[in-house]
Amino acid sequence: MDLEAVGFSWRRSGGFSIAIDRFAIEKGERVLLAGPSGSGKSTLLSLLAGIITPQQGRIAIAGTDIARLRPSRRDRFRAENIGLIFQSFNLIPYLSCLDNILLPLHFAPERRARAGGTEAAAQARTLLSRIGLDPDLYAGEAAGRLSVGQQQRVAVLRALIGAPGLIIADEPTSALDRAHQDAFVAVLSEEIARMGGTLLMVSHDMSLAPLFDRTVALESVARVTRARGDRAA
Ligand SMILES: Nc1ncnc2c1ncn2[C@@H]1O[C@H](COP(=O)(O)OP(=O)(O)OP(=O)(O)O)[C@@H](O)[C@H]1O
Repeated sequence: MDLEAVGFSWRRSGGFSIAIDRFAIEKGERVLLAGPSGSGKSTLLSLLAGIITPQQGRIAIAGTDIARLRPSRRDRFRAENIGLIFQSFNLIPYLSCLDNILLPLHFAPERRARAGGTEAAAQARTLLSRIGLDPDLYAGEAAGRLSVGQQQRVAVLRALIGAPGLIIADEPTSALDRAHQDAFVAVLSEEIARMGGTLLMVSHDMSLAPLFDRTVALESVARVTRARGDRAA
């Protein structure tokens, strides 16, 4: 993953802009991204995921400049190559855990093939048991009936299914207590290492740093400006 000369401004929000000369993460690295609230961490993650596109610059994921892809190709690229974990999980509450985990595969035939094609459900069940959710109990359970910690683990599996090369996680541990946070990151790291993926995770909690290969402060890679009002965080 490699950003070069990237410039992005939110058009309708007081002129918040972010500029990044260079920010690269090696394949297989696990990186913790830190920075004060409102400093632009989620904006950076959205750029990397191709959810928003920069006005300037290059965002290369696995050698593809996603900033130059047409929207439909970018959506497809994201589905095939990037696993996303959001703070609010975005699970579909009335679907079973299994169906939630398998959801990204509907839009990504290559990822589906990597997940075992028609055997993808078996892979999802194996993943469930590996993260401590007995598939016989939980595969068919509606996601909305799980505890917060369980939902978070299902959200991780949804990001990991079919081994996307890059996992992007935006404060996934914020709803967990200390012991569960460490366990969560340990499971996430272990599964990502197993599939040879790269992890970029945002957290406010610097005590998680030892669980990562390196910590990057947003302000060390990005210049942030606001047109008016409060100063850059
Ligand atoms: N969807 C959006 N539309 C318009 N402006 C936005 C949007 N999301 C973020 N911004 C702007 O970008 C700035 C940076 O927000 P961002 O969410 O990237 O920071 P953050 O570091 O992730 O904050 P936090 O740690 O509180 O989640 C905000 O102050 C806001 O002005």
